[in-house]
Amino acid sequence: MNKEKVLSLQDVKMRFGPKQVLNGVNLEVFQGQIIGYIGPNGAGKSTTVKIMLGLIEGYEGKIEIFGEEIGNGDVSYKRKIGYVPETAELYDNLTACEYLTFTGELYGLHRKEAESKAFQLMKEFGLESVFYQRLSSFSKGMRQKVLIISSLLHDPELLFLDEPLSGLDANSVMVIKEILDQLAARGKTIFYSSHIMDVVEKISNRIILLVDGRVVADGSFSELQAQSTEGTLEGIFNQITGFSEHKEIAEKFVEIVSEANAHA
Ligand SMILES: Nc1ncnc2c1ncn2[C@@H]1O[C@H](COP(=O)(O)OP(=O)(O)OP(=O)(O)O)[C@@H](O)[C@H]1O
Repeated sequence: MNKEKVLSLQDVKMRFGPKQVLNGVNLEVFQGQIIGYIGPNGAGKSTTVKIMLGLIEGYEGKIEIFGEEIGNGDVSYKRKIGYVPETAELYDNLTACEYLTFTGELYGLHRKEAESKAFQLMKEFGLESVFYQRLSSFSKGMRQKVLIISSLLHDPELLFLDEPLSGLDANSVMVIKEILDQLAARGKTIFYSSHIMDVVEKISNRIILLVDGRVVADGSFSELQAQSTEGTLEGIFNQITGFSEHKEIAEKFVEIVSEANAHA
């Protein structure tokens, strides 16, 4: 079966002032793929995602989403996208009901439809009793669940998630992993960034490693394993990024911490 090309990036470059952050990113993503987008801090992952979401302008290269070039003025593609940012400003004064109904309406749902769907989804996460409570009273994990619900209310075709499991307990992680699997099985495409390598290893059917604004590895976990002498994704990540000084850095760090104490 020919799967539809959902995303295409050709030689995408981005510079912030003097700093070249993306150095020519090339990617093609197909319907139903679960992409784990990984890389060292500062590699350019969030920048790539924000460019695709239309949140950052001024890039070079060509980006197509659902076959249409973004930046052509037509933003209707955004209605088919869901996004869970790494850190979100939730409107603390709003209740979960108000927040979710508001975001649902932004994505084109009718008010009643958004409210009813939001309540049902909150219930599945065991949060129905706090549906009418202010978000300021929510724990980190509860907020994360609200964000996940808000990204899915309009049943998007393409979902971008930044650290989707941040703050979630082990049981909730199992539920979210299963939800992502089932969405992909229904033809939704998922593109997520995470630093939790064992989760990326398990959830993704394709892993893309970005280093210094370039894709340096791209394949399934077993394909990456075959190209490496390491058995885990953490090991492969360390090997490809050429990082082996964790002990030395830790030793120096702890020494400095202890020195400061000695002078106290
Ligand atoms: N608005 C901005 N202005 C200037 N520099 C920026 C801006 N946004 C990002 N950068 C720089 O671009 C580089 C890549 O940042 P980005 O957030 O894309 O990295 P990342 O791979 O998502 O990192 P992390 O894993 O730490 O979240 C960093 O050096 C960052 O300082």
